[in-house]
Amino acid sequence: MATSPPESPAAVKQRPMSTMIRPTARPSSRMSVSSRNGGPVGGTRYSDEDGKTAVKVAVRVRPPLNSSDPGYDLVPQRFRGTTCHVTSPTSLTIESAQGRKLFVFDRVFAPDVDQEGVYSYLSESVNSFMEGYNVSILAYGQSGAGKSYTMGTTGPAEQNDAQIMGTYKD
Ligand SMILES: Nc1ncnc2c1ncn2[C@@H]1O[C@H](COP(=O)(O)OP(=O)(O)OP(=O)(O)O)[C@@H](O)[C@H]1O
Repeated sequence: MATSPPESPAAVKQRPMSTMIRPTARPSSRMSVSSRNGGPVGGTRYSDEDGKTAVKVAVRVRPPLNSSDPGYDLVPQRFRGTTCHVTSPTSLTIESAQGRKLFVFDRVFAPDVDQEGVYSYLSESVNSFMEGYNVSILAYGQSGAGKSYTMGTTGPAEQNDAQIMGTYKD
């Protein structure tokens, strides 16, 4: 039996720009610039300010683990001398024996950014979802990187709150 497709949300007059414009090519914001001699690193031009895209990549840099912390043994030996530095709200550098590399993303959250800080970046997407648009928020990373913590499903007691990531509040 044929059925008609569901109607668009009645309350919404205009589709948010972020869901309309698709990038035609992979933006260079995902590229890195390396510097083997510890000299100045270059930059790229793309960031949140440059325009709206349908897909955004944000990186949350978690506080470093001490060797006595649970999960430290999951960090591969070859990465233990590698450090990560947040250099701006849209970039970070990775320093290792191989040199220094700069990575630029749509947003980078430094270790001192809390759940509320992360949520404030996501709230526009959550609001679009509440208006009836298709929205996916994915947490990606190696084991122990903080996916569950960031999504509000594990971690300290205050995360077991009805306002996890602010969704209930809004
Ligand atoms: N930003 C953070 N600040 C403080 N602690 C954090 C942060 N992110 C993660 N942690 C802590 O690090 C540990 C591992 O985090 P979490 O369980 O979220 O990792 P995960 O990526 O979900 O791992 P897995 O894929 O193995 O499930 C937890 O004890 C968590 O509380």
